[in-house]
Parts: sequence; C-alpha cells; structure tokens
Amino acid sequence: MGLRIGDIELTSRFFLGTAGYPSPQVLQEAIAASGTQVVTVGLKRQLAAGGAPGDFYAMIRASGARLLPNTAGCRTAREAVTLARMARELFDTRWLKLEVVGDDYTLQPDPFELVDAARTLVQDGFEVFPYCTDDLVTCQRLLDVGCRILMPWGAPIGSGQGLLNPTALRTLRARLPDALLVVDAGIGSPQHAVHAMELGFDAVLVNSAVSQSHDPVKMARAFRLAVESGRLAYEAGIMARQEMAVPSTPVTGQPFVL
Ligand SMILES: CC(=O)[C@@H](O)[C@H](O)COP(=O)(O)O
Repeated sequence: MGLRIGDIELTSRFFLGTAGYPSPQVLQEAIAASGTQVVTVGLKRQLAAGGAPGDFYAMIRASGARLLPNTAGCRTAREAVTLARMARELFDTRWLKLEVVGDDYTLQPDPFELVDAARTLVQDGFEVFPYCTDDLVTCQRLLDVGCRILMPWGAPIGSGQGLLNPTALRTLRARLPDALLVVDAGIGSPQHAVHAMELGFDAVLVNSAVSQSHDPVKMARAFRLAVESGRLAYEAGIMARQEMAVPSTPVTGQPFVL
C-alpha cells in the first residue's frame, strides 16, 4: 500500500495543496484529517503574502508532512529554476513541484519550458515533480531528462471537472509502467480521486476541492478515504466489464470457481 519516492517511504497517497483555506487553523486541521504526508506550497504566493515562509514551514513541520514547494505562477524555465533554487534554500528540501504555465486561460503547462527547466533542475540535484498535461510524449521527455515522478493534470487547475481524458491517463499508466504518476489538478470531488486511483495512479494531489468546500476538514477526510478506497480496489483487481449480463448465481456447477 506504501509509496516510495527515492529513499522516502510514504503510507499516504494523498498530496494536499495549501492555498485558499479560510484560516491557518483550518489548514492545519485539514492536513491532520487528510492523513497526508506531502503538502505543496507556492513559493511566489508565500513571498507575496509578506514572506514569512519560516512560520509556514514551522506549521508544516509540526504537522509531520513533507513540504513540496511549487513554482506556481512561473511562465519560463528560467524563472522556475530561479524560484526552485530559492525554495531549496528557504525550505531545505530537494523536492520541487515544477509548474511552468504556457497559457493563462487554461493554466496549461508549457511542455517546452517544462522539459528545459526539469533538465536543469535534475542536473542540479532536485527531485522534480513536474506538473504536466496528459500528453504521452511530453511525459516521456520528462522521464528522459531524469524525472522519476510525473504529475499529469486531470483537468485545468481549480476547475473541479475531474478526469477529462481518462483514455489519455489510462495510456500513460500503460505506457509508463515504471514511472510514479500522480494526478494533479482539476479533481473536484472524492469520486474523481477514486477514479484516478482505480486507473492505477500512484497518488493524487488536491487543493481547491478541499479548501473551497464548506468544511475543508471534513472534505480532507473524505478524500483520504476515497484515495485509500481507490487504491485498495486497484490492488484487489477490478472485474472486467461485460457486454451482457452474466448470472452471478449460476444454477449448475460448483459453488466455488477455484
Ligand atoms: C496547489 C497546487 O499545486 C495546484 O496548482 C494544483 O495543481 C492543485 O489543483 P486543484 O486546485 O485543481 O486541486
């Protein structure tokens, strides 16, 4: 049931975003209720908010979760690399969620800048978690430059639309069996998280659906259960769909099939 990233073993497969909560107290309680061991924080936003990353870091440390700084708001590889190096100094971690947005309307990642930045940061010793689309070739290029974990979108950030292209996500899982794959962005409700986990994704990252709910603490718990449930179902092996009815209680034959 565990998830290994490098030499880190995680028991939770639910990564949580920290933006947009009603208060630090609610965020803290949501982290606890989610059972998450990985929380992401936008460094640009932290700095813009008056820059007290030390306080924020202390709060995360107290929760026991690992910090995954992200480069949300970056538009070029150069900008993202600069911010990543700042994040490493400030938060004392090699982990980085790499975001380089290419389109302001959809917040779609720019695949060219993303691969460029990922190459530089991997060479620099970072464990890069790139936020990408579900495009197979882009994902392959990210693996080629040394990423071990990929974070394809389910839908545009903050849209809550769920998994818009399950076929593409299924293809990623089938074609990249050794990569760690995390569905990131666009998940709107726990059923979307179950869907992602049942497809065999290794984890999900959710922010808006938790922080924007009426009760983020309760919603964090709902997602925790959903992620666990989807993973269990995947590991158990989901039955093949049948075109026609198949009697579940045959009138002849043995009571057990094995
Ligand atoms: C917080 C963060 O990293 C977001 O950029 C992330 O992609 C989450 O997206 P949602 O808010 O749609 O869950």
